[in-house]
Amino acid sequence: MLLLKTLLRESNTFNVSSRLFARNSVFNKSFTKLTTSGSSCKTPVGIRNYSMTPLFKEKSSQLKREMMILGSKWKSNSRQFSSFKPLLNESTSKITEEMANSVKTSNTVAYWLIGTSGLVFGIVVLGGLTRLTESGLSITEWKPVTGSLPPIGQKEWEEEFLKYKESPEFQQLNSHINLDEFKFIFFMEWIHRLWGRAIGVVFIAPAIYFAVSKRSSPHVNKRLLGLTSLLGLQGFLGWWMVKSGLDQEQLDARKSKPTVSQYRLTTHLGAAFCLYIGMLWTGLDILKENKWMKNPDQATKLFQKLNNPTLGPMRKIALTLLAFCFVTAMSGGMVAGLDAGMIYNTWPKMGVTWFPSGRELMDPNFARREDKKDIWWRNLLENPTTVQLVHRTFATAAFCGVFAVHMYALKKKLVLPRNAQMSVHALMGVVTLQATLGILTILWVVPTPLASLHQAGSLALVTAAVIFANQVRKPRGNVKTLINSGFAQQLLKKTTNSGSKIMTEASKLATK
Ligand code: HEM
Repeated sequence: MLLLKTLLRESNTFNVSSRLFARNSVFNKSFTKLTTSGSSCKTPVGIRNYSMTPLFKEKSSQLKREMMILGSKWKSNSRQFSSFKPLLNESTSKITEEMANSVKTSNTVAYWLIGTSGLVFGIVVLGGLTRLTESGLSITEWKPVTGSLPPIGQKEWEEEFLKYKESPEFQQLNSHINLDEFKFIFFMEWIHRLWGRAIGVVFIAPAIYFAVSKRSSPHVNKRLLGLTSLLGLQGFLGWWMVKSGLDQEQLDARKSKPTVSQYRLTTHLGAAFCLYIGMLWTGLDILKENKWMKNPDQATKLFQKLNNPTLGPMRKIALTLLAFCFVTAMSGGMVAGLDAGMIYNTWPKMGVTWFPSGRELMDPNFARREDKKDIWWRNLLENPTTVQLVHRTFATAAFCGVFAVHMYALKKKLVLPRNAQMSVHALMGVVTLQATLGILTILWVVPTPLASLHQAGSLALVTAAVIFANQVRKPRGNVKTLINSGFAQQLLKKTTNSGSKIMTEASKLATK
């Protein structure tokens, strides 16, 4: 409607046409008035009696008069209307096309983005496996290009092993391993790095192609640029993390055995989650918007549903849930980074009590400042006992949060779009599975397959939360306008058709 009005204003015809619309609604109003007062008489006899009343006679002759005036005015207006209609048609389709070009992105881009997010899912799980098999510190250099090839031949392998022998990990933890065992941990890390490079190629080359060939809209291009930067940063973060486990000075400062810093591990994990969420969200957005544009009728109905004020809080809740799942996953990263799953292998209690003692949770030994002012945050982020309790707390809150939202969604079933209902059920299922996996990981003292499944579960949970938040979101302003413009042409037709109908009705009534 908005678009149509703009178009009409543009072709200097707004006055004529808006009057046409206004008259149409005057006609509709008076007709409804007459019929609704008549419809209060439910039986045929009642209707006949009603039609005999002076009120009906007065109303119907008033309507006839209105219709005659309307009919004659319509006649002259419709002549003017038909003269500008081709112009209007032309500018409608031109503007619609221009707008479509600036908004629409090909479905191929969406499939590619979702596919690449699958590769990110895979690399996160592989990264977890690399950490769990303690393979992450086996490659002691960062060679983004030349490192793509593994050592070839005995000599090169020996050289590589020699470099590893100089690392703190070999000297303090792995001095017993032989070349074959080294080859295993090397390949774990090498595949992880190669997968990262592959994601870079699979993402960046098509992104450039889609942007240049205008298969992606400027809006999507901005996101692709953001994701490309995040991908580059991710590679750097990977090396920055590994460095913290290779550098003896840093290990001394942390008073740690040769492992990577939990802060850096969580930053690397967090960036991977952001990349995954960004790719998935953008892909889902494109598919959703294209579906709407293909079927504007259905889209308009959905927009009406999404405009329901009851869904306002649901939108905020969905985003909060997503943020909460993310934070819970990051607290899990801290547990993994500190190997904090190796202690307190009981659930729901931690040991024989519900909570460890205050002294253990806020151990002054973790404070590094003289005045011990950093005792709080150091314990929250560096004390394995406290870090595990934090993860348990976040996980419990995330589970309860999803449960509450699930209940709320069931209550608001009638206003919630069907797809969103399905995704909130999925969210409930995944969070239950994820909490169960977490509990089993604790109880069975972090066996590699279970810990890896638990990590994959956290991505599955984030996926369900992204889908849910994406489905309750309102459409972007210009997408909405574009979809409405799909009606512009139909509206033009309808205007002419309803004009002729009014004329016929008016002349029929006038001759009666
Ligand atoms: C319900 C939401 C939960 C989410 C989203 C979540 C997420 C995560 C993530 C992302 C990791 C890091 C995995 C890695 O980098 O290898 C992790 C680790 C861990 N989580 Fe959870 N978790 C949840 C619930 C739980 C629960 C209920 C428990 C047990 C009480 C638990 C226990 C653990 C343990 C022990 C680890 C360390 C495993 C390792 O060392 O690899 N988690 N969690």
